[in-house]
Amino acid sequence: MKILLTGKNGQVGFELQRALAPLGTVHAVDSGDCDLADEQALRALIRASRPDIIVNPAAYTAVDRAEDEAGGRLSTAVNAIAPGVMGEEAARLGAAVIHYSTDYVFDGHKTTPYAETDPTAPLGAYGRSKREGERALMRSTPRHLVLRTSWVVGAHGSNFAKTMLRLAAERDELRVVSDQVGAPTSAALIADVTAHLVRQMQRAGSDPFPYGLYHATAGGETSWCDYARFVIGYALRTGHALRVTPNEVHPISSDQYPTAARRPTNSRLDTTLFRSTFGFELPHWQEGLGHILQQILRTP
Ligand SMILES: NC(=O)C1=CN([C@@H]2O[C@H](COP(=O)(O)OP(=O)(O)OC[C@H]3O[C@@H](n4cnc5c(N)ncnc54)[C@H](OP(=O)(O)O)[C@@H]3O)[C@@H](O)[C@H]2O)C=CC1
Ligand SMILES: Cc1cn([C@H]2C[C@H](O)[C@@H](COP(=O)(O)OP(=O)(O)O[C@H]3O[C@@H](C)C(=O)[C@@H](O)[C@H]3O)O2)c(=O)[nH]c1=O
Ligand SMILES: [Mg+2]
Repeated sequence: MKILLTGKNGQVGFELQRALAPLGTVHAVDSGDCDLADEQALRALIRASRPDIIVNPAAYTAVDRAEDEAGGRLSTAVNAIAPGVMGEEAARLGAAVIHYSTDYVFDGHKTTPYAETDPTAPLGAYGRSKREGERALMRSTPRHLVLRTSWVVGAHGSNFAKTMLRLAAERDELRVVSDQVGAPTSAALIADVTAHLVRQMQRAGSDPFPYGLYHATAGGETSWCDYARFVIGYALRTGHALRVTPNEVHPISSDQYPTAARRPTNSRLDTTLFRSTFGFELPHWQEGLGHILQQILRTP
């Protein structure tokens, strides 16, 4: 089995290199090997590589920068257009595509967790580009798996937990929004879920496989503020010096933290369909986080 993996140095891509290695020959690329904004280069890569499965965690993930002109162009090319190109090329080869999307395709106005059937209504350019990418891939080939996840955190790459640890070492107090709720999801969990799906695909062979769009996040929920407190509390308990204690992380409303892109207040995704279809348990968000924080805090 040949697997083409994009974004190998991103949070999820890095973990996928490890998780996919036992399942076949992995051809892992980064933006230096192939710029996904270059459609012809992307087509050439796939035609030369001839994969059985394309796994695509590469994305333009700078949510605020996506609002300006250059960021908007890039997020459109990488997030909205490239997934459709992958789908077209995969269809020609008889390959499948596993792709990732986000809670930011929703506006967050719903009061309960979002199901796959709920209408999307992104608040910003990043969310719009991700929604277009889902659609382009789903139109281009029936052999797609789109996994919508949220608040990704890994030891490798940048994320909110690392930002909080850095700020808590520099400042005397932090102000963090408490009216946006979701589930921090570890990059390793997403990679493990993906490997499990690839194995199920391999086992299915030419039998039908439940391709489609699924919500896959860690269990439980929290706000960015309580998440920051958890991260800082963990670091202090394990003997790391910070200037801020969890009590000095002050809850604020989204209005008090203006950003170029608005974020959904409700980022919760309902994972019932994913769990019942694939028989995979999704552990509570705090479970994956301890291990990641240990790794982050070990690195000077
Ligand atoms: N981060 C999060 O909180 C969330 C992420 N997601 C989705 O999950 C997936 C994985 O995200 P995550 O691992 O956090 O993302 P990262 O930002 O950590 O990594 C993205 C990777 O994409 C690559 N990339 C960006 N632009 C290009 C380009 N033009 N050509 C080739 N490669 C490019 C980057 O490579 P390079 O560094 O070389 O530019 C980088 O390695 C994405 O689809 C994202 O939308 C969903 C929900 C939450
Ligand atoms: C740094 C900081 C952020 N915040 C707020 C801003 C924002 O509402 C929230 C999270 O901040 P970030 O900018 O780190 O998170 P953001 O980049 O919006 O994270 C998102 O990334 C994309 C790729 C996704 O797909 C989403 O699932 C989600 O993980 O915290 C504070 O309130 N105080 C602070 O000091
Ligand atoms: Mg960010």
